[in-house]
Amino acid sequence: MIEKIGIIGAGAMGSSIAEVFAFNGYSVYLKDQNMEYVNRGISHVRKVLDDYQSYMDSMPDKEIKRIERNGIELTETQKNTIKKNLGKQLDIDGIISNIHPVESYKELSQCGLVIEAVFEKQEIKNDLFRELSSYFGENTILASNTSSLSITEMAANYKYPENNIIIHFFNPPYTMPLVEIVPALQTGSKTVETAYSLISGLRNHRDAMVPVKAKERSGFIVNRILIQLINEAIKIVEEGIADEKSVDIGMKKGAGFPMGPFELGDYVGLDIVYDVLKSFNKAYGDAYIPPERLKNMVIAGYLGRKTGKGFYEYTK
Ligand SMILES: NC(=O)c1ccc[n+]([C@@H]2O[C@H](COP(=O)([O-])OP(=O)(O)OC[C@H]3O[C@@H](n4cnc5c(N)ncnc54)[C@H](O)[C@@H]3O)[C@@H](O)[C@H]2O)c1
Repeated sequence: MIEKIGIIGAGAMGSSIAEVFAFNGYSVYLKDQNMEYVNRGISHVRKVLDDYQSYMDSMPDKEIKRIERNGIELTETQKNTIKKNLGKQLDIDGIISNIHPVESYKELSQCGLVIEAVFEKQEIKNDLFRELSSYFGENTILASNTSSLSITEMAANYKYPENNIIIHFFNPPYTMPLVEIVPALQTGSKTVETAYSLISGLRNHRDAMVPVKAKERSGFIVNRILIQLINEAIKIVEEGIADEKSVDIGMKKGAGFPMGPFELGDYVGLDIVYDVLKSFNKAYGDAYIPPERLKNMVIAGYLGRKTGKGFYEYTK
């Protein structure tokens, strides 16, 4: 049974994946290029947990107001019962203490699963897998959180390629329950089943985590569809059929989406949407050609929320 999890890369995804495992009681060993980055990742985990606690602190009052809006007058005892049952206190220090900052790959060799979440560059990941071959034994699964790169190529650089797999979390993992499990050509069935059952046993802040298996093809399941949705939405505006706001309202109110395609594009980052479209264009053909407008927005630095301007404007 896997009890220790290694995470390499303490950026946006690595630190959030560390949070999910620590939240579920695993011992997590977190590594980045230096200790400053690891500590920044752990500070991010604390902020995520503080935000979650604030959200939970607000729950009892919201529930009391909801009941009272329905015309029911609650007694003080009933209100206190609601506060007691809904006002859950997290052991934030306890969760953080499950995360151990590490300086060397050797300290990760004790882990049953190591997930890399370093920069999205094939050569960087290939080099990392090659380097890790001399640290990990045959009992360690080495997974990648890549959204678009070849795990088969990474595995070709690793000593135990049957232990390599993509475990693709969504951003942010503490609220998004889906995890795509994608084997390399070389991946053993034991690795697939271990990854699948490990993820099935996790909870995030909202829900049970849900693994789905997919084959190694650009975008797997979700991103292949979502990116095309954004692409199609831009075309609808370019053709003068509707404006951004109307498209977003349409998809939220008519299709039940939590975010419209333009809101989603701004959230993900338009540079990322553009890069992914270009790679899907290579893999799947003309349907994924990035629109001129998107290209120009990227050149102009209108990248969405992170730059304060994308399809919409944001105050920082
Ligand atoms: N951001 C997303 O929405 C998202 C969603 C799913 C998957 N992913 C994937 O997750 C991975 C990480 O993405 P991110 O958004 O967290 O990136 P990020 O830039 O926020 O973090 C990457 C981290 O990796 C560290 N790093 C780089 N090379 C390293 C090395 N050799 N050893 C140790 N640490 C190293 C960096 O210092 C940085 O802290 C990528 O493969 C990306 O495709 C990202």
